[in-house]
Amino acid sequence: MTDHAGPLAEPGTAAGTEATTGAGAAARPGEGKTAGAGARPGDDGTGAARPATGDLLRLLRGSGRTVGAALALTVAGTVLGLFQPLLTMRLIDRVSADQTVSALVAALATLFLVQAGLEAGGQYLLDVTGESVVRRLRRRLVERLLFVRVSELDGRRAGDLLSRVGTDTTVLRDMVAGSFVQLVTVSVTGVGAAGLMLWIDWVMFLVVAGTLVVAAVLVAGVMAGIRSSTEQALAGVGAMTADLERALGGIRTVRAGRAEHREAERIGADVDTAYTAGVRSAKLGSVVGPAMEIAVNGSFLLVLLIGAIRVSEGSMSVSELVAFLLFATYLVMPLAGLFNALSLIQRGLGSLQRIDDVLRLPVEQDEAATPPPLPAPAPADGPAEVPLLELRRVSFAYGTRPVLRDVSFSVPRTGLLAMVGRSGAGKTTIVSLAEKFYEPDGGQVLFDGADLGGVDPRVHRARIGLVEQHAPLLYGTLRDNLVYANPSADEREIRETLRMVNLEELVARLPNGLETQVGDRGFNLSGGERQRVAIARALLVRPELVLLDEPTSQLDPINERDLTDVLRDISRERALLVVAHRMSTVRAADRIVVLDDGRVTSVGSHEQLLAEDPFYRRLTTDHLTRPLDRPAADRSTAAP
Ligand SMILES: Nc1ncnc2c1ncn2[C@@H]1O[C@H](COP(=O)(O)OP(=O)(O)OP(=O)(O)O)[C@@H](O)[C@H]1O
Repeated sequence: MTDHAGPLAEPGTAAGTEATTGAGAAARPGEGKTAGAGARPGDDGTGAARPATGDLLRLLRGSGRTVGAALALTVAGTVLGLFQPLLTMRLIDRVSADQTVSALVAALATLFLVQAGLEAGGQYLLDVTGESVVRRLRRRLVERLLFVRVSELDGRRAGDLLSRVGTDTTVLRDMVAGSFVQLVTVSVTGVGAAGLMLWIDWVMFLVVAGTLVVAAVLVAGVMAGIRSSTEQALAGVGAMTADLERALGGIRTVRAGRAEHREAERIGADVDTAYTAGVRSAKLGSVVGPAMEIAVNGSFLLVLLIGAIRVSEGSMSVSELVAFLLFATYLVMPLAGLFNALSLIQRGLGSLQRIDDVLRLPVEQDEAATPPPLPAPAPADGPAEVPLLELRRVSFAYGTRPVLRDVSFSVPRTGLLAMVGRSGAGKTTIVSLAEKFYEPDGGQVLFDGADLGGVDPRVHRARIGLVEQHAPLLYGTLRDNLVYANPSADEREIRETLRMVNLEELVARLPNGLETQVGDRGFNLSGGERQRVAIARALLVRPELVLLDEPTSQLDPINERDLTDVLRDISRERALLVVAHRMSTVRAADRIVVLDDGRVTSVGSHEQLLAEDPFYRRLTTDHLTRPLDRPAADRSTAAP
């Protein structure tokens, strides 16, 4: 067995958790990235050992008793099977000697029935074990994926990860359920039959063994090929799932672009990859058929030939020859099962590799750690001279591409600070650094005077409310969505927040009020409503700082005015850092940070910047959206 800490490595072991709390919990993007869907599995760049057969046994951890019982039943059934030729030999002798055989026939029939019952019981228990293995792995994968560092997910395709949780775990289930019983049966039958054949006639046994060795060498030669074909087939399925997921996610754009055929063609190519690999595996597998025939037919013919000579010479009885032939069948026939088991194991190793890749992805912190409690509401009560958030000479790159350079500014404990800049200037990246999704390459991000480098990200995030640009709705009802980050929020808090973000009217309009299902499976909210739900969700955490990434799309004038009022209200009590795309937000801001190509070019009030900064003037004219009720001609004049 290798020292590979496989998929069942518990959280907290080397492979289970790479970073615990605090420092290093967020990561540099690109760090420790593993192969994507299209890459050769195993080339994950982590230097991790490929899973070995021993690692498959670890899958059974936690199911020891069931596996033990299954093995006991299977071994008992197989051993009973070995008595059948001996009883048959007796039967023939008795028939030849004109003796009664009814008791022997009854014993044989009972043996058959008991053997079948034992083997069925063993198989059932192994099926149950297979299901438990899948369950355990899926739960671990789901947990792992939800804790993986944001930077690690950046370069991966969601569909491929889904495929690993869905398809690859199923392959392992089939392996557990299908291969272990075969291996046990073949081993027990093989050893038992070989021993009894040796006892009956060792020369003839050597003949049978010789043909088996020839077949085994052929089979062993194709096994490695079958494993790599399986890995390619599974990678194809992963790519297919990823592409299909993306296409279905953007189905309106696909339809509008009349790209159905092109998408079908491209996704079909992934299907073809899986097909080609499957066919390759089938080709290799087909070598095994003739090898089996050589082994079965060849050994039979040889045994018959040599046996006939021995019987005619009188050195062997007919009953001994029949028993020997039956044992030879028991030894040779299960070879097909053995091949099947070995190919299932090879497939299992391929899947284990892909699952292991995911379980090795670095997580932010120990999955087992309970989330820290929300801090008591304490907005804006720190020493006023210490800013709530401060960036000191921060630089940052995605991979090798620099995005922020020497960025410094601070966010006071109350008030609205807007960040403006052209698309791609690095505004959202600053929000990600403030949330500790990434660590800066240089400089420091400080929150409440403390460097974020040494702070548990979950403790830190409990003090912040985040409103993402696309303001996603999550699973469940409107209430579930509102209290998502603070499930203990009480009714009064919820009502107050709804009033603050002007959502009371929406709640009154919904068929079941707060209990209405929203999102994918329910009531679809408009962009403006979704954003206000997201703001309410962020506020219910009672955050000291609200980070808000404004949508770039235009809001209608009423929504826009509402939102500006909401932002003003929020900023009276706490710090609000907004990535601003709207003219009305920058006008409402107390201070504005201007970013250009990853650098802060100026900081000041709207009026100040309009007067002093030509870049800001251009920005307000060309890049910020204005209320729809303003005439287009207005945009040409710089000063609003
Ligand atoms: N996860 C990522 N991996 C690699 N590059 C990224 C990633 N996220 C953003 N970038 C790149 O970094 C640069 C800054 O992106 P960022 O999203 O911070 O800009 P922005 O100012 O918020 O833009 P916008 O106003 O269009 O939202 C962009 O060029 C973007 O392409």
